[in-house]
Amino acid sequence: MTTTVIENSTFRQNLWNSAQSLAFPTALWRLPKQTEKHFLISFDGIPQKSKIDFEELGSGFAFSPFENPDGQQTLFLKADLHYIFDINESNTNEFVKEVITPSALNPNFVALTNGLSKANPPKQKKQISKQTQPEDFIQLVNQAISEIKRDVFKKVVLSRTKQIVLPSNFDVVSTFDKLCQAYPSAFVSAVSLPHLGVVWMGASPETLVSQDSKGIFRTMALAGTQSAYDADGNLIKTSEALWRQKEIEEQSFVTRYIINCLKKIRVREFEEEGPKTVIAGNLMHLRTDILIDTIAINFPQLATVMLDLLHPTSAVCGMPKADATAFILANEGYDREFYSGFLGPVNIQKGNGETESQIFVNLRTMKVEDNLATLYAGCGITIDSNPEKEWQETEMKTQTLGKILNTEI
Ligand SMILES: C=C(O[C@H]1C=CC=C(C(=O)O)[C@@H]1O)C(=O)O
Repeated sequence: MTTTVIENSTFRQNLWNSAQSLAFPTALWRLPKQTEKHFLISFDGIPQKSKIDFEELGSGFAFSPFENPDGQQTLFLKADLHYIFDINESNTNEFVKEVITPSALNPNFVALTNGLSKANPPKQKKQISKQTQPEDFIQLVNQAISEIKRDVFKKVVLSRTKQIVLPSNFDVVSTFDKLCQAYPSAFVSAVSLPHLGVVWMGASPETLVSQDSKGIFRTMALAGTQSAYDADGNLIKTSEALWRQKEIEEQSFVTRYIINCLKKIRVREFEEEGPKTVIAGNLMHLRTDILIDTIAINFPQLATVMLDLLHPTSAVCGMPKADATAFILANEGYDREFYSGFLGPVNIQKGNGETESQIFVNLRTMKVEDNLATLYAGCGITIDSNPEKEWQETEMKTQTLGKILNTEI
């Protein structure tokens, strides 16, 4: 791994711009509670679709849509270039570690480095097209509650969109940096898919699966939402958070779903911690952590198997899964695309030399197309849901990214 101190902190920005103008798929991410910013470029103009097998795949970045029943729809951005940007101890200069650098003769790399000083490609104008209206969402929630009363399913996660025209000075890399600063505990990402003309950005609070270099597998059940601030705008202490029966039940569905997945593969030895209150940006959730030592149980492929079984969990879909999915697809009225899918680094080396895979649920996310951002937010509907409150909850969720965009929404 070569490390170079960069005098000029615009290098990362120039690299992004150059990859954009050459239409190379690119992923930029920062793991929770870390300072390293990872930068990956793939020279395949259209990322291959591939089932995620952590044992088989090389280094790359997984990006899955919500609808991915057999796992074959996951885009895999192969790491042709992987740099890690970090700050030194005095927090002044960014430095770069070149984890994967293409050969200096590689024509794609030559084009990329030649384009380093190029300006951002000009933005086209896009008009607000379709976003969910409150009355439509409230009607949808009422319809779901009727289905729950008829015993069709017990929980369904319904979602909506909100669109914002971005200011003319909007730029992905500086927005990514702002998200990293505002949400140190989130998985912050920006994924550019030039073949679709979109960049997806987000600050996710939810791990779907991870497996570290010591063989420790982790997943979590995250659900139940309330503002992290009281009526006077003061941050509520997590130890003083009060939860209603509705949220407690809503979150327990997710824990139960994960444990059922483990039962299917006869894994009984797991550590379960929680539920506890956690802060995620402007919100609080209930979270149960599940941890398994894959070496002790001799199950090295656990993360691969569980990714297949878990997605989509009851935190983004519902219970039972098949009935909740059918309701979402028939009634939500728009295509979730990559919202509530999953994303994250696969077999990626960190600055300390260890290789890890960490996959997150694509929440608190937005799709950027030209000057238009589409924000996505969902909420768990149970028999005790109040439709107006659920709408308010989605409003709070869109604020996680909305307030960073520095725009009135
Ligand atoms: C579906 C979302 O959040 C999930 C994760 C945490 C809390 C949730 C809830 O309270 O409904 C959702 O299950 C979203 O942010 O769009």
